Amino acid sequence: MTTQIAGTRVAFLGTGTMAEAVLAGALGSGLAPSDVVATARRPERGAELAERYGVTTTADNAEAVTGARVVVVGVKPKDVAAMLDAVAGALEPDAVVVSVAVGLPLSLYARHLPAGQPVVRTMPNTPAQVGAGVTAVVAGPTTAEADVALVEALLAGTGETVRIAEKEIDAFGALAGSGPAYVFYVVDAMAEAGVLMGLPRDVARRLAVQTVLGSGRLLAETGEHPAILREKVSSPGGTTVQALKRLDDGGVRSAFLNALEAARDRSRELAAELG
Ligand SMILES: NC(=O)C1=CN([C@@H]2O[C@H](COP(=O)(O)OP(=O)(O)OC[C@H]3O[C@@H](n4cnc5c(N)ncnc54)[C@H](OP(=O)(O)O)[C@@H]3O)[C@@H](O)[C@H]2O)C=CC1
Ligand SMILES: O=C(O)[C@@H]1CCC=N1
Repeated sequence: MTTQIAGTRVAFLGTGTMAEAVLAGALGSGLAPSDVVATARRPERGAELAERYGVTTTADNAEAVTGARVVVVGVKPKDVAAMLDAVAGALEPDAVVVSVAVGLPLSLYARHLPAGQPVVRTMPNTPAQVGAGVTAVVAGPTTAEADVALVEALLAGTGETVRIAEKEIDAFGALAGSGPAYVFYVVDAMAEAGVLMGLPRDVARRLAVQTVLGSGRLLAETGEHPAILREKVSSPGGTTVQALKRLDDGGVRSAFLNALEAARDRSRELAAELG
């Protein structure tokens, strides 16, 4: 039987960019706003979330977890340990704690939570907000399969989920967690090039966005290797190979490899600093 999220009480602790994206995706797949408590430390942020999603908001994290079956910890990595300490005594024994934090290992959660508290470590990305995310899911060592399935049900409306081993999550975060930022960077650069060539700014941006959207769909829907699709755009002696040569001259491919390794290494550093 497929696990459903409807009817499950969910608390989001620290509802910033990522937690809001997960919240929005989950509401899209049947989570009822009346079953959600989202915390914010600034009253204006709480009011914004209540207005936008119809969820209950509070600044009191311990109050928020009372009665919650799933607890998503959405604060920055440096603030996670203090957040866990603040709510540990108020958690229901069966509450599944969901990590979205980059770097932090499951062992940190085990140290700051009551013995046996179920934990699922995830690595989402911001396209979750529009149901087009991809999230890594790592089960805690003592977390029951039914609890992992419940977290996957929470994430179902945010896009795809992929179960991985914890040792793979730094690379997953470098590619998919941070990935949207690389794509936005490329879109911004392509739009800027359009402006350089005299296109109106809004037109240039629309062209860049639609080109990335269409290319992503073409990749996903055909299942073709990106190199094959690239070749299909690049006519011999044509225009595209000229542009691609300039990207190669600029070391763009190598820069991508270095960039993702740097993100992975920073994730490992955070684990060493905070874990
Ligand atoms: N952004 C992304 O693309 C991704 C982020 N992540 C992970 O998600 C987590 C959050 O990152 P992100 O969403 O970018 O960060 P944000 O700063 O946007 O979100 C953190 C939120 O927590 C709030 N907060 C901090 N302390 C408390 C507290 N004591 N009580 C209630 N609320 C509190 C902050 O409030 P205030 O607004 O007042 O600062 C803020 O709204 C990180 O661990 C990050 O590693 C993972 C994958 C992708
Ligand atoms: O930059 C960060 O630290 C977070 C983690 C993955 C995406 N954003």
